[in-house]
Amino acid sequence: MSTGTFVVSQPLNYRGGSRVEPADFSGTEKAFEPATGRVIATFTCSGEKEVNLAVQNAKAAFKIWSQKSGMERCRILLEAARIIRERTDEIATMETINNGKSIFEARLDIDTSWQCLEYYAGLAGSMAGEHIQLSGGSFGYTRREPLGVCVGIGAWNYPFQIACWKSAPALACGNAMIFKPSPFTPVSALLLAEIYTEAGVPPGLFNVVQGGAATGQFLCQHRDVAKVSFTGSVPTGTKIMEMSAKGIKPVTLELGGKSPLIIFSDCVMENAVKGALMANFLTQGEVCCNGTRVFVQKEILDNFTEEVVKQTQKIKIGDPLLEDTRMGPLINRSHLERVLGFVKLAKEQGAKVLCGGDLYVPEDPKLKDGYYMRPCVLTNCRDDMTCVKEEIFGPVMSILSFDTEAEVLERANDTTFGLAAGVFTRDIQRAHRVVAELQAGMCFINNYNVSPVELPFGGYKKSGFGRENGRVTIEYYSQLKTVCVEMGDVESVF
Ligand SMILES: NC(=O)c1ccc[n+]([C@@H]2O[C@H](COP(=O)([O-])OP(=O)(O)OC[C@H]3O[C@@H](n4cnc5c(N)ncnc54)[C@H](O)[C@@H]3O)[C@@H](O)[C@H]2O)c1
Ligand SMILES: O=CCc1c[nH]cn1
Repeated sequence: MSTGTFVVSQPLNYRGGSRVEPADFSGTEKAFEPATGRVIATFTCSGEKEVNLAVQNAKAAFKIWSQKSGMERCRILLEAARIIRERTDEIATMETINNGKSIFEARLDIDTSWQCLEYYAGLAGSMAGEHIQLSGGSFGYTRREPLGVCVGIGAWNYPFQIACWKSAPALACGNAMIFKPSPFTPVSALLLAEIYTEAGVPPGLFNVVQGGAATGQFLCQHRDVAKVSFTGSVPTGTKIMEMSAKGIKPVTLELGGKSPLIIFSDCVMENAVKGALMANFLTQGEVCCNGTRVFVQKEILDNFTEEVVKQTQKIKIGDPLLEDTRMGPLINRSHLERVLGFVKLAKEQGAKVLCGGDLYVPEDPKLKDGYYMRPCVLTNCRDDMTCVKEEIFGPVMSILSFDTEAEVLERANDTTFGLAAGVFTRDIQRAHRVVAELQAGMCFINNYNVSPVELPFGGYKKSGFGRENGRVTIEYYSQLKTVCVEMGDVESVF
């Protein structure tokens, strides 16, 4: 498959084990290929009737799936992981076409996707409760039980990976899931649905409905939905929480961030520079946990900045399906304009653009209508500037200087977000002391934006709550039943 050729020809909803056209609709959406600006799909958004049908199918599948042993679920999830791994190139290509990220990165996303299924397959067989001895031979025990029909709502930056990070723990715990991708990236979740079916899940266990806010609301408000796991912005997360509160539904909220990356003067400079690029320019900077506030200790500010700019200017921008491309187009025209608007405002507020921050037009004529920009490094930044306070969600790094550890900690924590943070230093005591003080759910020492599935991921403060990945996520997709067993006679107080 090459850039500029793909069009969607099949239905984009998945229900009861196959692709279907929705039973009703609440508007239409277009999905684009960001590399060329071409429309690759025009699809109808699911209405209330389609959402009801998806829930009915999921409920029927839940009855079968929740009765299976952990080992039975494990085998099916392992088979799904195997198929994803075998089809990595095909899925990554689809992701690149619809999202714009480089094929090199998309393959890494697919790796962390099948690894996630493998990880929760492994846990499925070992899920168990406790046995607690009570007096007189009586005892109690706990059972870890699934919740029922769970809803996953995804953002557009990691479409396939987000669907896996939500569905793998949900299914491992015995739940069914209805997943709604972002309308910007409707395509790859269907591949996951087909793979689960091929691997042997009951029809209806994993369904896909398409649409935007209206479809999302039908899902969140449905009385038979037991849980909502959401990845997206803080304003939408607030609405999801409000809707879920009305139904007393548990929610997982994976929201935005404005994370600090702290570079001390005793760092290994080469690693710190690489870390800063990893923290800012993966997926065109459209990454929730990006360390976009780069605090650099004064002594090394000039050297560090010079090297970061040099490396940033070397990033190869262009056709995301080419093997040597490392930065593709942003998700769509309006987002590109929004990101460029942040750069313009930064300049007006006194920041200095050291590189990039402008449109990029690749030489290949078929890419001329794509949404490309050059990655940007800003200096002369102050903590009160918009580029330092707000999530830009694009390839824009803001460099700030600092003197002392106490000062940088206070400034790093001075934000309503709390998703991630990073520190580069050779001083191991300082590294641990600093991360202990950072108000962030995901902290990196001497690296940034690596995401092993074994580690829990999620935010503090307005970046959300609940976790994805890691053993703890089992708790967010299950509920605990306590059984109290009397071995003697009832001693009534009456
Ligand atoms: N913490 C994380 O793990 C994580 C990961 C990826 C992205 N994000 C965040 O996501 C944001 C970018 O993604 P986005 O632009 O797709 O976010 P968004 O909030 O606009 O949309 C996210 C999803 O919510 C749906 N939605 C919108 N309004 C809704 C409503 N009223 N009810 C139900 N669903 C609704 C959208 O259709 C989409 O599927 C950034 O802020 C980024 O930081 C967070
Ligand atoms: O965008 C934020 C990090 C992430 C990647 N996949 C899911 N969340």
